[in-house]
Amino acid sequence: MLSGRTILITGAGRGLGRAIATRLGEAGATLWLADVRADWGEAAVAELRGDGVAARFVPVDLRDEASVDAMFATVGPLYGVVNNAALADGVGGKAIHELEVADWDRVLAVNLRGTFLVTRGAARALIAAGGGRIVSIGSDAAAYGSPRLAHYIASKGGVAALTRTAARDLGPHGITVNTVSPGLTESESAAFVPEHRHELYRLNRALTRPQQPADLVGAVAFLLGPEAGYITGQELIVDGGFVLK
Ligand SMILES: NC(=O)C1=CN([C@@H]2O[C@H](COP(=O)(O)OP(=O)(O)OC[C@H]3O[C@@H](n4cnc5c(N)ncnc54)[C@H](O)[C@@H]3O)[C@@H](O)[C@H]2O)C=CC1
Ligand SMILES: Cc1ncc2c(c1O)C(=O)OC2
Repeated sequence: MLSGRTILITGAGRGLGRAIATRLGEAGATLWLADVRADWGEAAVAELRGDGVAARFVPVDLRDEASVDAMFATVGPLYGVVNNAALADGVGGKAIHELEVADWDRVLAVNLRGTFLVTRGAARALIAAGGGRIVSIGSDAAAYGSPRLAHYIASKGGVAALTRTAARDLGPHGITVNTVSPGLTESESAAFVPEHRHELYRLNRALTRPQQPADLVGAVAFLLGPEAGYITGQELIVDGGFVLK
């Protein structure tokens, strides 16, 4: 379904990005796994290559404009980019009246500014290629308005809004831009989420089993695939029916 397509995934060293890489590799895509953690990224690439996937690692720090631009220079022509990297662990715990500007800046620098930098680089690469796809990973927490996560939620609401304006800017160039927003998932970063938030999801999902990384990947593959070429500017929530809208 994606053979001959080169797709870059940020934050692909572990968690949801790693699961997305597995799914896109199964679909035959050629992959670039980008991460600030070279150890995680290289290990993921080694596993994928062991399964016969054409995968390579490229280092990037989304907080650094020059690093993002260098990443795009390294990888060359692309068909798709998945904006997955974000600070998702250790971000909770403070209500807005307790939040420090340093907390806000640390999270926004990666999750929103970094997503802008990667989306801008992706746009330049995909315009040069004559078209392509961008998928950004949001969070259902933005629509729900989860407490004690103001900076994280503002960043993810910003990602969904950035998707809408980028879709309009890039539509004339044959590029679609969409957001896929997972719910609380049993990935490595979930260990940092307080038990009461897991309980909230357990009790309020339409589907009653906990979300796994593999539950997200089909939606991402679909939006990158041949049947989604007329879908753009949208947010698709994949959370087992916790947020319904
Ligand atoms: N796990 C969950 O329950 C949920 C996750 N999400 C979103 O899904 C995405 C993936 O989340 P997880 O896999 O849980 O996160 P994670 O923390 O397990 O993985 C994130 C990856 O991004 C990388 N990264 C962090 N800062 C970076 C930087 N400055 N430059 C480059 N790479 C950087 C990390 O090294 C890591 O490999 C994020 O956008 C997150 O906000 C959304 C809803 C729920
Ligand atoms: C820390 C934290 N708590 C709850 C949630 C998330 C999160 O990152 C998320 O992305 O969706 C729900």
